[in-house]
Amino acid sequence: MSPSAFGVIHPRRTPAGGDRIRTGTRTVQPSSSDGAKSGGASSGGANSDGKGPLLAVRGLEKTLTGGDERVPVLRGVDLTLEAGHSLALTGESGSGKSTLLHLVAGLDVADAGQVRLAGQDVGALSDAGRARLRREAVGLVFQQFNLIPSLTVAGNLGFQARLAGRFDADAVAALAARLGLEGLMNRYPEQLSGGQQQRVAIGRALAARPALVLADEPTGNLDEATGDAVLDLMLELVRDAGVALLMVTHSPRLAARCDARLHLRAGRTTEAP
Ligand SMILES: Nc1ncnc2c1ncn2[C@@H]1O[C@H](COP(=O)(O)OP(=O)(O)OP(=O)(O)O)[C@@H](O)[C@H]1O
Repeated sequence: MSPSAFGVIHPRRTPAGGDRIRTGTRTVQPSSSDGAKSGGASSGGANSDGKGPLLAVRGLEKTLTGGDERVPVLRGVDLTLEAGHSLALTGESGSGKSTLLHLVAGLDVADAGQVRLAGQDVGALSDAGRARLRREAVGLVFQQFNLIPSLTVAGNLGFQARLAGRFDADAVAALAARLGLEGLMNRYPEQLSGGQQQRVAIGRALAARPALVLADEPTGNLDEATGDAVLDLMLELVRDAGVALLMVTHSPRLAARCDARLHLRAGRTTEAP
């Protein structure tokens, strides 16, 4: 996964501006094609229009093509995630976990079915609309950290929040303290350990106060002890902030730390084994 996931560095994905409306404790920008409605709450499972879950995926299908090959990856995926809850997604390598995360984040669009996030039909949005929703409502954490090498820890921590128009220096400082990064604010990513880099990535996602964090194997590049410590921190911060989490992991042990678990098999979600 490249930094393009943030919808800001990739040349094909330029975030668009737009007026903001308040939705509970968060701010979501309406889209021209599928506007978010004001009101609603961030707790109790309501999405931004106060009806239904924060995230609802229904009958999602996606076939990927590489050369002449067509790979039907998702064949009818359903899942629901309430605001403030955590859901682990497990599955064999190649089962389509990352593909599903990409569709939820609006980095790609499905062939059939629907992703409804924060009151918006992600697949019905324009590229700019999806970038805007991602910027406003979604925090992304990946296995490869994906920090911006030319920015210090402080710069990386505030990056997403600035894009979302929610930068708050005090909040970033408080997050940095909780993540144990206070003494590292002027360092660059290459001067950090893997565990430190992932703590910065988590802080960057949360500083923007998203409604949903999507984490793809967030501890996959860390040794077990470091990974456990980083996951503890992420779960603690996500819960404290009332943010929903959808986390892809190979590990049933790590999946057990989430409120609920689903398993991807043969292109469909099933109960975790
Ligand atoms: N661009 C592409 N073209 C064709 N097939 C692809 C493409 N990208 C991924 N695939 C295939 O789609 C399937 C799902 O890939 P995906 O990365 O979503 O799986 P995953 O469950 O996240 O795997 P892993 O756990 O190994 O990261 C795999 O069989 C993969 O080979």
